[in-house]
Amino acid sequence: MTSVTRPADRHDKIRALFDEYIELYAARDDRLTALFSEDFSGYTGGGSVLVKDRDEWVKITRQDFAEVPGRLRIDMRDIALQDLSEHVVAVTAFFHIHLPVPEHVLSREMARLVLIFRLEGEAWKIVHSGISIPYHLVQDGEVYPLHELQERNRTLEALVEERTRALNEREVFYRLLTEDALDVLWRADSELRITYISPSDERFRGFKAEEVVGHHVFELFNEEGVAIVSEAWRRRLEAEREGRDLGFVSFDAPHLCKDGSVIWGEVFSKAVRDESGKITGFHGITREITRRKQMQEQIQQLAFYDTLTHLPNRRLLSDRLLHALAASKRSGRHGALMFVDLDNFKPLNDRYGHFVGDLLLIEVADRLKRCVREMDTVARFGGDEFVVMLGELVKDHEESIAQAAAVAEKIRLRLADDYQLNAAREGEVENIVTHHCSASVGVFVFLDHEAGADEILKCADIAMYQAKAAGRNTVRIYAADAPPANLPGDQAPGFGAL
Ligand SMILES: Nc1nc2c(ncn2[C@@H]2O[C@H](COP(=O)(O)OP(=O)(O)OP(=O)(O)O)[C@@H](O)[C@H]2O)c(=O)[nH]1
Repeated sequence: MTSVTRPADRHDKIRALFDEYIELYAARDDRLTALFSEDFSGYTGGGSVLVKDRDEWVKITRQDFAEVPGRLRIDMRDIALQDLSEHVVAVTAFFHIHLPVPEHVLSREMARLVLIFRLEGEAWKIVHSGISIPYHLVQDGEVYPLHELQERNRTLEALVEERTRALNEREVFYRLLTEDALDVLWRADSELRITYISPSDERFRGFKAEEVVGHHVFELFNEEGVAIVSEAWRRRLEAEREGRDLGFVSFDAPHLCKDGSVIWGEVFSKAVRDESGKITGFHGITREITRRKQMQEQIQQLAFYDTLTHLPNRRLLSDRLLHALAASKRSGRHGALMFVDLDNFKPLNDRYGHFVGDLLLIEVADRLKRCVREMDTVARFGGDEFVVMLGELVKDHEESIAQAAAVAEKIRLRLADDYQLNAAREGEVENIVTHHCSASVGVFVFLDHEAGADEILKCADIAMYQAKAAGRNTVRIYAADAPPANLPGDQAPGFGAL
């Protein structure tokens, strides 16, 4: 018995059948053939040959499935249903067919499929199929343009092989970069949690990547390093607020190793942003610079410190004096500069040799440092001459002089204590010599002195010569009305061209 349905119900049913047909076709499922009527005709896609026999059509379908095994993807673009009568419905669909072969010609062509369904008894069967694809490349007997596809496949396979080789080479290069190179590549999320770190970190700090990923960036550094990174982070936030993109930010920071040691790394870091410009994370490179850092420190040490006593040298003193003058100008407080020259130092050298003289100079440097505050400067000016600079005294001139005089007196007394020096050469038994020596101290108290650093030094030196003239082991404060210094031109102290 035939049942006639309303057009809407009919269309729903046909649409479902059509979808089932497409699904079975895409899945290369042979059950598809059950949908064809015994009274079937159809045009194959490859040509304009009308097939009038169901069995022949099933054969062609199987040939198609055998030629292109594997699921297809049908990319449906448009579909329309049309009632030809209550029992006959035509479905016209437009779509792209994607074969399971990369870059095939079909995927670029629009296929048109017309299926005509007819109600046969209780079931809707496909009575006609007309597929239309511009199959100009199809060769004899083919359902699909497979020769063309095979040709294309060979070219693609060659291309894939070539690209795979290039990729492998790049992978080796990448491994070299990340594993063999000393540089450490890393990525972190916007909360500064590490999301990737290259294996070279194991060589750098001794940690395996899995021990680091998921941890906060701060855990890479020691306390000093955390402070440096925090400062870089603060600068980054400030720039973000002002709408500036800092690009690559670089800083040197001490990193913590697995064995507890500390090494220095130079970090280059850049923000990663989404399309809206929002920071989604960071990536960067860290390079070990411990050796470079040590050399910089050595150079710094050689340039600014005396090699024997490790006190600041004349150059660093000059710098500190300029700072002290600027500070005095800001605060209105006085500073003091003392010239300390050992008395009768030469005989020690003459009697026991320079080596013992050196020991005395080292001991003098140590005693001087212990006479002043951390913020003050003790420098070796040259030979047996030292300079002590006191900063941040008081605003009152007289009181500042009194303070400086008290420190100078302490220095004089401390340097006059006996020295126990080991005169034994290397390999010899201990030979302690007791030596007594003293120092002459000249003091000048300054307040943002208009005359500048050289003048201050000269005044302190004049006072020191007055102390020598007064019989040595003496402190003299420079007085503005002091008689002109008896210093030959080439003896006048100063920083010269430093
Ligand atoms: N051991 C040692 N001696 C040095 C060094 N630099 C300079 N001297 C010596 O220090 C002495 C300084 O000379 P003076 O200041 O004239 O000697 P002084 O005996 O202290 O004389 P007054 O200052 O007049 O009391 C010289 O003998 C220099 O050779 C050094 O680095 N090591």
